[in-house]
Amino acid sequence: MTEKIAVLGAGSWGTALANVLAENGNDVRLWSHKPAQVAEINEKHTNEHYLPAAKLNENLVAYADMGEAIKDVEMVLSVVPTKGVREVGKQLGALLKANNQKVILGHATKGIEPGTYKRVSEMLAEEVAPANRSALAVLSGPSHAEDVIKHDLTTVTIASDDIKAAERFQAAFSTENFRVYTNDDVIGTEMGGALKNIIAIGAGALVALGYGDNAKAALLTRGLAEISRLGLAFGANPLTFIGLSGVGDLIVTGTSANSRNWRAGYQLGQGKSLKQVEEDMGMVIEGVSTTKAAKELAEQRHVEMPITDAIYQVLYEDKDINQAIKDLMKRPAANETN
Ligand SMILES: NC(=O)C1=CN([C@@H]2O[C@H](COP(=O)(O)OP(=O)(O)OC[C@H]3O[C@@H](n4cnc5c(N)ncnc54)[C@H](OP(=O)(O)O)[C@@H]3O)[C@@H](O)[C@H]2O)C=CC1
Ligand SMILES: O=C(CO)COP(=O)(O)O
Repeated sequence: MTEKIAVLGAGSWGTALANVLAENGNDVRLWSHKPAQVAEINEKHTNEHYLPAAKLNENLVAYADMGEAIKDVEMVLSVVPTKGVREVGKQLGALLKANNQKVILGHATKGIEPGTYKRVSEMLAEEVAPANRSALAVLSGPSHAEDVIKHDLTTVTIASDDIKAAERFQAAFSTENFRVYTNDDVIGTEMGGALKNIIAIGAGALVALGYGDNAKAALLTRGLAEISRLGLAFGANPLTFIGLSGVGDLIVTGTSANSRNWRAGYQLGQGKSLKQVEEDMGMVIEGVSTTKAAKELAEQRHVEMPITDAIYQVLYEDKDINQAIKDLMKRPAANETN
C-alpha cells in the first residue's frame, strides 16, 4: 500500500526523507516555507543549498502552502529543527482543526525544547489536538541525509505507542537500501536521538585537538552511559540505548564529518568561537541548545552527566577545552557501572 503523506520542512533531512518516500511510490508533498525553494524542487528537482549535487525524484512535489500540502493526507511527518517545531505544529494544528482532519503524526527531529525540556513528540502533542491525530511517532537512528540521498545502506527505527502507526511508516519508508525497524519506546528513542548530538560536539573537538582512538572510544562509551542515565530517569527502556537510536546514532554522529554537531566540535577544537561556527554552518546544530537543556534537566533530576556539564562550560562559559578534558580525567575515582 502506498501512502499520501506530507513532509514538513525542506532542509537536508526533510528533503532526503521525502525523497525516499517518493522513490518508494508514495504520493509525497514536501512543504517548505520558502517559495524559491519550492520552485527549485519542482522545476529543477534539486535542493542545492541543503543537498548539493543531488537529483531528487521527479514525483516529489513541493508546496509553499501547508494547507495544500496536507490536503487529504492520512500521514504527516514534521522534519524541522527543534526551534521550529512549535511554530510548524501550531500551523498544522490549526489547519487540521479547520479541515476536521485526523492524521498519523510523525517527526524526525532530534532535540529537547529549551526552558520546558519537552521532547518533540510532547511539543507536537500540545500543538495538534487529540481530535486531529490518531497517533504520534518518531523516526530516528544513524542516518546522515548525505548518505541517504546517495542510496547508501541505512537503518532507522520508528517508535510509537501505537504499533500499527509505526508499521504504516515502516511500510511507507522501507526500500532495499533503507531498512526500518519499529519500537514502542518513544521516550528512549527521542532521548537517544537528542542527547547524542552533545557527545558528537565533544567527539569533533577531540579529533581537532589530536587525541587518538582510545580517547574517542572513551568519550562515546561514557557519553552513552550518561545518555542512558538521563533516559532511564524518564522511564526509557534501557535496551533502546544499545539500539539504532542509541549507540547506533552515537557512532554515526560521533565519528563522521557529515555530522554538523561533530563539525561544530571540530571547529571549536580548532579555536573558532561558537558564534563563528554557528554562522558558518548555515544549517542547524541541534547539540548546542540541547546541551543547555540536558544540563538543566539533569540537575533537576539529580542525574550525573559530567561530559554534558563539561561541554556546557565550553559552549556557554567560555571554558578552555583542554582544561575541560583535564578536569574530566581528574574526577574522583568511580565504579563504571554504578
Ligand atoms: N541532516 C541530517 O542528516 C539529519 C537531521 N536530523 C534532524 O532533523 C531535524 C532537521 O534537520 P535538518 O533537515 O538537517 O536541518 P537543516 O538545517 O538542514 O534544515 C532545516 C529546515 O527546516 C526549515 N525550518 C526551520 N525553521 C522553520 C520554521 N519555523 N518553519 C518552517 N521551516 C523551518 C529550514 O528553513 P530555512 O532554510 O529557511 O532555514 C530548513 O529548510 C533536526 O532536528 C536534525 O537533528 C535527523 C537525522 C539526520
Ligand atoms: O542525526 C544525525 C544522523 O543520524 C545528523 O546529525 P547532525 O545533525 O550532527 O548532522
